Amino acid sequence: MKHYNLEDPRHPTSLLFLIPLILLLLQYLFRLLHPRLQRSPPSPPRLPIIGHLHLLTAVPHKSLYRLSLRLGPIFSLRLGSVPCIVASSAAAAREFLKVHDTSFSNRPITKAVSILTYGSSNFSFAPYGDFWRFTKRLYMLELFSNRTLDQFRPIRQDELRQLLEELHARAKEGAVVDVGAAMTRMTNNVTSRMAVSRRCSGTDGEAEEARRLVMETTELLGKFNLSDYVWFCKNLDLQGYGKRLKDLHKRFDGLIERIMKDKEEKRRRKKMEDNEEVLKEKDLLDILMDISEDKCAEVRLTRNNVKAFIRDIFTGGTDNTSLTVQWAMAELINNPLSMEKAKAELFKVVGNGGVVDETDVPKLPYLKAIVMETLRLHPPTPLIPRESHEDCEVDGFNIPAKTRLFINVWAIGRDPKHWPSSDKFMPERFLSDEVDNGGVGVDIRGQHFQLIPFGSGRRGCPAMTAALLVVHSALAALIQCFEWKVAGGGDEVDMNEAPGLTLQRATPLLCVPVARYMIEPLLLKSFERSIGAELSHRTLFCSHLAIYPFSTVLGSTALHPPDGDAITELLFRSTRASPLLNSSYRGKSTKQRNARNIGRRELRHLREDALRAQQNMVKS
Ligand code: HEM
Repeated sequence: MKHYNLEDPRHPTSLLFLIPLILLLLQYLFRLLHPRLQRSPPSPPRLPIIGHLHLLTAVPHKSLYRLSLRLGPIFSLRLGSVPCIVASSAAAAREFLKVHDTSFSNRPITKAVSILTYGSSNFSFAPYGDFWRFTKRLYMLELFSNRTLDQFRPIRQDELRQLLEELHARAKEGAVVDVGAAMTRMTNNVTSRMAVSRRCSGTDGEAEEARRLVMETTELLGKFNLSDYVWFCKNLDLQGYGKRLKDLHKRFDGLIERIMKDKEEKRRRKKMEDNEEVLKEKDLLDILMDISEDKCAEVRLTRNNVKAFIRDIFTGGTDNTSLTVQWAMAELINNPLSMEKAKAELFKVVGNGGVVDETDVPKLPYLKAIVMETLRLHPPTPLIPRESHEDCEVDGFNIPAKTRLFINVWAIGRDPKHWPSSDKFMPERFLSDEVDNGGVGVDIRGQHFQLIPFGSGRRGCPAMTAALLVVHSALAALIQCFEWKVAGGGDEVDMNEAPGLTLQRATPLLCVPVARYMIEPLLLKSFERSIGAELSHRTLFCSHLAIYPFSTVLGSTALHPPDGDAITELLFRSTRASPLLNSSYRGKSTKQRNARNIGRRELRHLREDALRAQQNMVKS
C-alpha cells in the first residue's frame, strides 16, 4: 500500500478542490448545448409544488407590480407547475407584443376557457393559425366593420335613450341608482341586440336568464382555478368551479340553441317570401350563419363555432365597456373640477339642443381625455394573457415554448417614468394646450406601449372602435343629463378594486341622480337633430312614436297622424296595445300583469319598428 504525505500533490484529498471547477465546467457545457437554459429572467425563490403561487394576492396585478419593483420589468414565476413570465414596463410590452408578437400569439387555455368556448372553437382563444386569421378577417371586415357599426347605430341610440329614461324615473323618485348595474344592463342589451336581435333585460324570463349567463361567464372566466396550476389538483374540483362551469355551459348552450332554431325558422320564412329589404337587415348571428352556410367559404364554420363566437361577443361586449364607464364616473365624482370641465365642454358643443350623440364625440376632446385617463388608471383587463408557441429569446432572456405571458397593463399605466404624478386622475395630461404630463400625442390604439388597455399587435382587441362608441356616448350622456350625488352623503366614492382577474369595483357605485333637464323634450330634440333638414311630418311622427308611450302620441293634437301604409299599421298596433299599458291598469292579478307585459313588449317592438320606419323614410 502506497503512503502519501498530505503535502504531496498526488494525495487524493488534494484533488477535491477540482470538483467545483469540474461542476462549473459541466454546467457551462450543459447550458451551451441547451440554449433554453442559457439565460432565464430573474425569479424569486420558490416553494415545492406550489412554486410562486403563495406570492399572488387576491388582486394579482398588484402583487405582480410589487414583485416587478424588486425583480425588474421582465421576471419569471412558476405558478404551481406552469412556467410564467411577467412584463411590467412599456419597453418590455413592446418586446413581447411587437418584436416577438408572432411567438406570443396564443392564449393560455384554462379549464374555464376550454369548457365555455366549446374547446377553443371561438375567436379569442383560437390558437394562432389559419382558422384564427380567417376569423380575424371576419371580425374586422364583417362583424365590426364601419358599415356594420353604422347599421347598429339606432340600437345604441335606443338603448341609451332607455337608460336615460330609467335614470330619469329614478331621479324623480330621488332613488339610489347602482350605476354599474344600470350600465351593465345597457351594454348587455346593446350587445345582445347587435348579436341576436334580442334584449338581455326585460319582462320575459329568457332575457333575464341571458343576462345572468353573461354575468356568470365573466365571473368564472376571471376566477383563479387551482386545477389549472397544481398538477395533483388537475382532476380535482376543490373550489367547485368545475361543476359550476359545466352547469353554466349547459344552460348557455340550451339558450343559444333555442335562439338559433328560432333564427333558422325566420330565415327560412324570409327566404321563401324573398323579402329583400328584411334580408338586408342582419344581426351578427345572421352574418355568422350566412358564412356557415356558404359552401365556397375559405373556412366552413361549424355550429359550435357559431355558438362560441356569439358567446365571445356577449362576454367581450358587456363587462369591459360597462366597467370603463363606472370607473370614469367614480373618478369624476371624486374630481369635481374635471366633472365641471366636462359639463362645460358638453354645454358648449351640444347645449340643450338634444342628448349628446356619437357624432358629437370628435368635438369633445376633454371627454375623450377622461376616457383615456380612466383606461390608464383602471384598465378593465389589467393582465393581458398570452402564451408562447415556440422557444424564443426576448431582451437577452431565453423563453421556452408554452410559457404563459402576463402583460401588466395596470402597472404600465402607472409607471412614473412615463406618467408624472402617475396615481393622480388628470385628463389634462392628454391635451396639448395644457402642461404635458406624459399624454400629449399618446393614443390607445396599441402603438404607444405606455398605454395599452386594448392590447396590441395581432391579438389586440378587434372591437375597440365599437367599445369606444358606447363608452363615449354613455358617459357623455350621464354627465350632460344629471348631477350625481353620492348615496348616503359624503363627497367621495370608494376606489378599491375587487379580487379577481378583471378590474371590478370592490363596492358598487351607488348614487342619486338629479335631472338637469326634462328628458323627453331633450330626446325628441336629439331625433330632430339626427335627421336634420330632412325631417318631415311622417318621420317626426315616427320619432314621437319611438319615444313617447302611445297614449301621449295619440292624444297629441299637434301631431295628427300622416298617411301611409307603414304609419297606418303602426297606428293600428298602438291603438290596440295602449289600453294594456294604461296607467289605470295597475292591478296585481296574473291576468293583469300578463296584459301589462304584453303591452310593454309590444311597446318595445313598436318603438323598434317606428325607428326603422323613420330611418327608411329618411333614406328614401
Ligand atoms: C372598453 C372595452 C374593452 C377593453 C378595454 C378591451 C380590452 C381587450 C384586451 C386587453 C384584449 C387582449 C388584447 C391582446 O391580447 O393584445 C382584448 C381582446 C379581445 N376583445 Fe376586447 N376590450 C373591450 C371591448 C370589447 C368588446 C365590446 C368586444 C366584442 C364585442 C371585445 C372582444 C374582444 C375579443 C374577441 C378579443 C380577442 C382577440 C384575439 O384574441 O385575437 N372587446 N380586449
